[in-house]
Amino acid sequence: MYNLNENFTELAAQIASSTAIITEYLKKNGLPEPDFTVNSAGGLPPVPEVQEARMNLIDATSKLRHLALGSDELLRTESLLMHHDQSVIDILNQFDVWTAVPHHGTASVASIASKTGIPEEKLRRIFKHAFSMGLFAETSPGSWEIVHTGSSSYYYRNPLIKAWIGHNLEEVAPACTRLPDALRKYTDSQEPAHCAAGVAFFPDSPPDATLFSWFDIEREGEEKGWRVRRFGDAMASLAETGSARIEHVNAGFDWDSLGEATVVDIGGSLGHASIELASKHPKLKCIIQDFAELEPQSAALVPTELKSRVTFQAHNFFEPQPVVAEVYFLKHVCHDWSDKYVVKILKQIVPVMKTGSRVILMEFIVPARGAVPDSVGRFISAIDLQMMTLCNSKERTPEDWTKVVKETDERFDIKAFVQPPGSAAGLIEIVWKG
Ligand SMILES: C[S@@+](CC[C@H](N)C(=O)[O-])C[C@H]1O[C@@H](n2cnc3c(N)ncnc32)[C@H](O)[C@@H]1O
Repeated sequence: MYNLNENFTELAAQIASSTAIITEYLKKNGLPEPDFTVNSAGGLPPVPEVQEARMNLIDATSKLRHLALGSDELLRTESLLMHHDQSVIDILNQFDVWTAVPHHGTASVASIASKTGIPEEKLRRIFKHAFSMGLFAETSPGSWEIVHTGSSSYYYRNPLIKAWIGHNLEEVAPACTRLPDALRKYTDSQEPAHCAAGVAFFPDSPPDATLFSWFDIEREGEEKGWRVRRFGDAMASLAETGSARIEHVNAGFDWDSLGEATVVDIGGSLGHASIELASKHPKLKCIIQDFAELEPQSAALVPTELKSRVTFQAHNFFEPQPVVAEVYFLKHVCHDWSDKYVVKILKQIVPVMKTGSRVILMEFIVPARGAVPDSVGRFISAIDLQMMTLCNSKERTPEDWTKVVKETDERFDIKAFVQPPGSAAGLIEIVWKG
């Protein structure tokens, strides 16, 4: 958290000490220091001492930058830079500049212009701003021979990033510009259409229309369902990274204690959670439930050896749950909905619950302010605003979760809130008392 009295010297000292912890660890373990080149490691080692120092470093450097900009400059500078930073990333993504430059080679700006269709003079100006963000570089200043930096080459390591950027910059960003209008017009409504995305994209729809129903509308000149599929890829991309890595699902609950059991992965998208659970816990069978459009992508993702234990079922979670299972798992589903609708989703499961069966939610559990490093707090507050913007929903504290679960049915007993180490999301174990 910002401490009003923190000053330049203290922040600089925090930066020096955190950097020293990291560089000493790297030296001791014979690892190279990160730099901006394409061959540099994509991240620092995932060991607690390094990650703690890294968080402190991120927090202190952003505060020191704030002070270095100065309070007379901060708002003027940020309100100019933010949207151009965003628009440059959007262009690099939409025009596939990522692959117009070979991963480990060079490309002239003229060749990139001809591959992408961006006029060369405009492309040079876009690149100048991209260079200032550490995305792409010239082999030497003024050569206009372009190479990748580590960050601009990320597409080659994780092509799904294109979907994550596309969803955020083509859908969320334009919706964000309408958030003030949504706040004025709909104040504290709980209806999904009464959000910024509703104002921006589906203003004449009924109040219960959602971003997902808008994704699915057939539009002239567009391939049906492409936005649903891109959203699926964006979620899969998130599941491959750091604190959102899907492996964290294993640490939040003793899955092997279930023995032979069925897990229904409600709103499971392509099924990365089911794949992870089935591959680490051989006695589990997983059924992914989501929109039918996702079935082919999901089938392509499930490894052959897991096909007998990981299956896909088209199911609308506002309709009665058709499967009797030991666990109903909902990962980042409830945060898409206001309380009124979370209650509706969970009520669909009640008729198939048996004594001892469980609902397990994997969701952000909003911590008390100041309880986590600033950068983690910022990530959670950004996701909370993402929910407000796209779905008129929210991220919840433990108290908020307890309230919505108990409102669904008093026979649900919240047994545990577990925050796996290094994971942004926690697991909430809810047992049916019967
Ligand atoms: C935020 S995503 C989470 C996906 C996945 N569980 C994860 O953690 O990556 C929400 C999911 O809910 C699905 N969804 C939305 N409305 C639905 C509905 N009415 N019935 C079934 N699935 C739905 C979406 O297609 C999407 O895959």
